[in-house]
Amino acid sequence: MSRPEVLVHRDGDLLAAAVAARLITALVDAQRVRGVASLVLTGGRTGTAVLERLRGASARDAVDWSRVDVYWGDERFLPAGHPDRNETQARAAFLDHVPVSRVHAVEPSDGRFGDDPDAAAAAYAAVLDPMPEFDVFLLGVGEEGHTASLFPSSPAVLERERTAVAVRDCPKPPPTRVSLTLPAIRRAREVWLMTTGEAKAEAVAAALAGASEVDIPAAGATGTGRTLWLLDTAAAADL
Ligand SMILES: O=C(O)[C@H](O)[C@@H](O)[C@H](O)[C@H](O)COP(=O)(O)O
Repeated sequence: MSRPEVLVHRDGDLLAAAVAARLITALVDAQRVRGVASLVLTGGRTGTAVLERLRGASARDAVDWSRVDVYWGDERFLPAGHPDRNETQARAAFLDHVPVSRVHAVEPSDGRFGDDPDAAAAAYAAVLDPMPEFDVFLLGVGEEGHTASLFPSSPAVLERERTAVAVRDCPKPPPTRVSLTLPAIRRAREVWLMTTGEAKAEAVAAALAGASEVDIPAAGATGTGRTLWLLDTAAAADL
């Protein structure tokens, strides 16, 4: 488990551009060593902004996108193509603009398992068995400290066996999701937590001050090799 490192950028736009640049380098390095790379995407505004900047990055195609395995740290359990699905937003922002061929999406609520998030979660856990050693696991952070779809004091944040679970009654809409769990997140070589804005400052400070992962799930998101908190000035205000 790696100790968190903190990087602060002036504002959200610069953060998104800097994370996109960092991601290109990380994936190029991974492909140099292993021939392939594995990347876990996040939903939310910050994660999507990074993908939009990645799409326009001049060095984008230094990465062989046909040899990148793409996963999601969580997914909103909605019909295929629904505008609120993380996959839909990631495809519009980036994936549909590059020659990715190894995209591992969570089943939609009108997919093979119908409206059964537990079955979709079990199927995603099977995709993750054997668990890839994710090169970069991107995560956002909620105002109350959630990450992926792991919310404070929820059964999902307490999960220690399964790698993917269904989450219901989420405080952040939509209410039903599939989320990777902390044991899955902690298998990543690098975990990058990215967030902006003063509304996140309290949760960021609590997580970095050693809060319990039950109270601040983002505090439990650590990589085996590196844990990076990538913030704008506002989100870092309480550090
Ligand atoms: O599906 C989701 O909603 C995300 O996975 C969620 O964990 C998000 O990353 C955080 O809520 C931060 O969202 P913002 O970046 O929009 O603040």
